[in-house]
Amino acid sequence: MILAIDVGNTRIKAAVFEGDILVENFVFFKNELQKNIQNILKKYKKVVDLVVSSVGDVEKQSFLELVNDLKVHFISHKYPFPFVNCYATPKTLGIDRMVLAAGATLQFPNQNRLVIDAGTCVTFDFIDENNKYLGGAIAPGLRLRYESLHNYTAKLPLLTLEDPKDLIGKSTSDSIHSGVANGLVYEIDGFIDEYSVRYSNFIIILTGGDTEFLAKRLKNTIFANSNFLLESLNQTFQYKIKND
Ligand SMILES: Nc1ncnc2c1ncn2[C@@H]1O[C@H](COP(=O)(O)OP(=O)(O)O)[C@@H](O)[C@H]1O
Ligand SMILES: CC(C)(COP(=O)(O)O)[C@@H](O)C(=O)NCCC(=O)O
Ligand SMILES: [K+]
Repeated sequence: MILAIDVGNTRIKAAVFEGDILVENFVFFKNELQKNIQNILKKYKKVVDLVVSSVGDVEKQSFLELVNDLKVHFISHKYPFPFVNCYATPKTLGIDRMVLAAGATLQFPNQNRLVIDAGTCVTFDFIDENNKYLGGAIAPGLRLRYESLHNYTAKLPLLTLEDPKDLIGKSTSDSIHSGVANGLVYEIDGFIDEYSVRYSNFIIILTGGDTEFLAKRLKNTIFANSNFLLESLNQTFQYKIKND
C-alpha cells in the first residue's frame, strides 16, 4: 500500500492506495500533520511507501521524523516524467503542476489536455498530444480573492464563499460574491474559450479544493475530480518504478 501526500499552500491532502484503487482520502492542515499521518499509518499497517509532493513549507525531514521503517519518496524535478518539459524555467515549475501533468499524460494518452487546479492558486497546465508540457497560467484562487479584497482595502469585509444571488450585486456582500465567485467562473470559461481558439480538441480536467463549486457552474464540459493530484502522485511513483 502507498500513502500519497499532497502538501498545498492551504491544506494537506492524503490518500491510501492499493494498486490503482484509492482506498480512503484525508484532508488536514499543516499543524495537524503529525497526528493525522500517525493515525493513517495506525489504521493502514500495510502502507510501506510514502509518496509526497510539496509546494508548501513542509520539507522531507518532517516526514522522515514521523516514520521509522517506511520509505519516504519526495517527488522532485529529477524524477522521470512522462512528458517533455518545454517550460522556459523548468526548475521553478511547481512540483504539483508537474505531477498533474504526469497524471494527465498517463490517464489521457495521445490527446491535448488542459489541467485546471483550483486551490490556493488556480493553475492551468497544458500538455499537447505529443506529450509536450507547454506551460499555462497561475492566478489567485477563490479564497485568496476574498482575502485580498479584505486585506488590501479599508472597507471591504472578509467573506467566505457563497453562491452569488445574481450577476448584479445589490449590496456590498452581493457585489463581492458576484465579483469573486462569478468572476472566477467567467475567467475559467474565458481561458477555456481562448485555448479552443488554438486547439480544436482537448480534454479538460478540473481539480483542487474548489472543484465542486466550480464544476457545476462552468459552461464547458470537464472531468471534475478532486482527487486527481493524489491519483497522479500514485501514478508518478508507479511510472518511476517502471522506468528506473
Ligand atoms: N476548510 C477549508 N479551508 C480552506 N479552504 C477551503 C476549505 N474548504 C474548501 N476550501 C477551498 O479550497 C481552496 C483551496 O484548495 P486546496 O486544495 O486546499 O489548496 P492547496 O492545494 O493550495 O492547499 C480555497 O480556495 C477554498 O475556497
Ligand atoms: C503556483 C503554485 C503556488 C500553486 O500552488 P497551490 O495552489 O497548489 O498551493 C505552485 O505550483 C508553485 O509554487 N509553483 C511555482 C511556480 C511555477 O509553477 O511556475
Ligand atoms: K493550484
